[in-house]
Amino acid sequence: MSGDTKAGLRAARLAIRDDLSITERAEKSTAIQRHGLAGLDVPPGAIISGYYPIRSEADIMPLMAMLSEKGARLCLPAVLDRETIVFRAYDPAEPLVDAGWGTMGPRPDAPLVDPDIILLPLSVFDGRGNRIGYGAGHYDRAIDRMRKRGLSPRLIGVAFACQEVAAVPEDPHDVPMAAILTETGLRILPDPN
Ligand SMILES: Nc1nc2c(c(=O)[nH]1)N(C=O)[C@@H](CNc1ccc(C(=O)N[C@@H](CCC(=O)O)C(=O)O)cc1)CN2
Ligand SMILES: Nc1ncnc2c1ncn2[C@@H]1O[C@H](COP(=O)(O)OP(=O)(O)OP(=O)(O)O)[C@@H](O)[C@H]1O
Repeated sequence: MSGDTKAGLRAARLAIRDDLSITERAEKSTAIQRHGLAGLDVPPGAIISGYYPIRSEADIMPLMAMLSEKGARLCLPAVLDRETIVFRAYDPAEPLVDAGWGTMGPRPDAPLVDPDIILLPLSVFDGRGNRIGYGAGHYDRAIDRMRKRGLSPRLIGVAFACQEVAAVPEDPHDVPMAAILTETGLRILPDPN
């Protein structure tokens, strides 16, 4: 059934997310910020990647600013080409520039960093920590490159609860998430290993 493929699930859940009203999205984003601030364990100096919201994504920019005030170092992804994103150090006091594919990020001369924690924008997720993004494989590849260098960033998905499905089809390249942050709370997932 095409509805159960990654592409079918992505289209269906993005349509549901797009249908949230501006007010609903703002209220849910505020709840996500609250749960994130209360629940995320951020060691001093840890580097956290967030994202500048596009389309109908949850807005976590205020959460990032609050985490920065608590001592986190921030970064944002930038699209280099069809296959590659990198993470640029982000100072909330600095203006953002075009970072590709409709996103905003730090200036190209900002230092490249390896995040300890990645807040991942999701299209679809399941209760086992499997995820679907926009289908470009940008995060999949960036995470894979880090793991090949011996790094294992903590992956925390960010989504609205209406984006959850019973099961996301698993591909060999998929790395499961450690937790999922929605307006209903921060759900820590069991380690699959
Ligand atoms: N806010 C945000 N920033 C992000 C991502 C994201 O999902 N959300 N990324 C996640 O990887 C990376 C950028 N990759 C992206 C991949 C696809 C699309 C997108 O909107 N795709 C359209 C088609 C785009 C086109 O061809 O014009 C689509 O899916 O319909 C956006 C960003 C890094 N930054
Ligand atoms: N580690 C990897 N190395 C090379 N190609 C990859 C890797 N991970 C994913 N891809 C490719 O990227 C494409 C998109 O993968 P997938 O459908 O899992 O996207 P997604 O989870 O929506 O993407 P994203 O990681 O950007 O959120 C696929 O063609 C897949 O083969």
